[in-house]
Amino acid sequence: MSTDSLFTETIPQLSLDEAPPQLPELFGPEVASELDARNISAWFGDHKVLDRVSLTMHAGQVTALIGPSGCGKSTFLRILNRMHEMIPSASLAGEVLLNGTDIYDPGQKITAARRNIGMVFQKANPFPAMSIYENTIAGLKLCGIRANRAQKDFLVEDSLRKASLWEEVKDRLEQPGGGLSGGQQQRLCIARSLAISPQVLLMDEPCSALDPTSTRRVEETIESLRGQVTIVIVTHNMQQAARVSDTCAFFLASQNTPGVIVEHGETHAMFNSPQDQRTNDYVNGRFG
Ligand SMILES: Nc1ncnc2c1ncn2[C@@H]1O[C@H](COP(=O)(O)OP(=O)(O)OP(=O)(O)O)[C@@H](O)[C@H]1O
Repeated sequence: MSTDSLFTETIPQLSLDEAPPQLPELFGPEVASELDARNISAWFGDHKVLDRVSLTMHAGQVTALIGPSGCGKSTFLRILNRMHEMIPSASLAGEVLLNGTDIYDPGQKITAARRNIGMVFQKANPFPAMSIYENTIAGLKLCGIRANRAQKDFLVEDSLRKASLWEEVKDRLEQPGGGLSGGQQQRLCIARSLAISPQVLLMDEPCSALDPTSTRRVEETIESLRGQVTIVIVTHNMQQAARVSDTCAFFLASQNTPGVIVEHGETHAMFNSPQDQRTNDYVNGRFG
């Protein structure tokens, strides 16, 4: 069975002669969803890198994952949309509930998890030779969603606006995505993720390769998505975590032990009155 046909079973097809759309026509009403990770353990071969990590990421909120290098933040993030299992030596235990349904349930398709839970990476990865327009809607084809030109036009503008990129590119949509600056490319990747209307957006250090101005634009985009999409962001930048997130989870892997969440909670409290001394030390830059 092709990837396309896997998607077409669950996503309504639109005929090409329908009127220009509102987004609900293409995807159903936009709803942010709760993501609930329960007792997640992860391994690469025999190496256990996460030990029974549980975390609820509330609908429409921004959750920041913080902690020193190597404590398993990116692994945890990849488990949230079934990318971990792409790595040959990787395995995991536990559940990830998207609005109450385990994305790892045998009846659930991996392609549905990827569509509902989008991901933006550390390094922007647009298709370099593909136009800005085609880059933005590249996910439609992968998801088996057919749309006419008017529908695509609507989606391109809507997604680029949400990613705070529309004003900068509206007059050059046919130019290659690879010709944009690094910060613009990252916002193009955010637009591409948003174009298939995910319920959750995972962001793995999305600003680590960006200058301060581009970083601010991405943070503004995150701010504007609050309430519409559930966002989970890995960041090493404590100021960024404090600025953009509602809740925070502090991961730590003590020497030769798998990563755990030491403390999690409302961001303001995590930064101003942490319960654990290790959290206090980390958020104040005393290690990591
Ligand atoms: N593909 C892989 N194969 C084997 N081991 C891996 C792989 N990816 C990560 N690991 C190991 O898993 C552990 C957790 O790595 P992970 O990248 O999740 O941590 P992290 O907290 O995101 O680190 P960083 O902040 O540096 O990105 C580390 O010990 C790492 O070496």
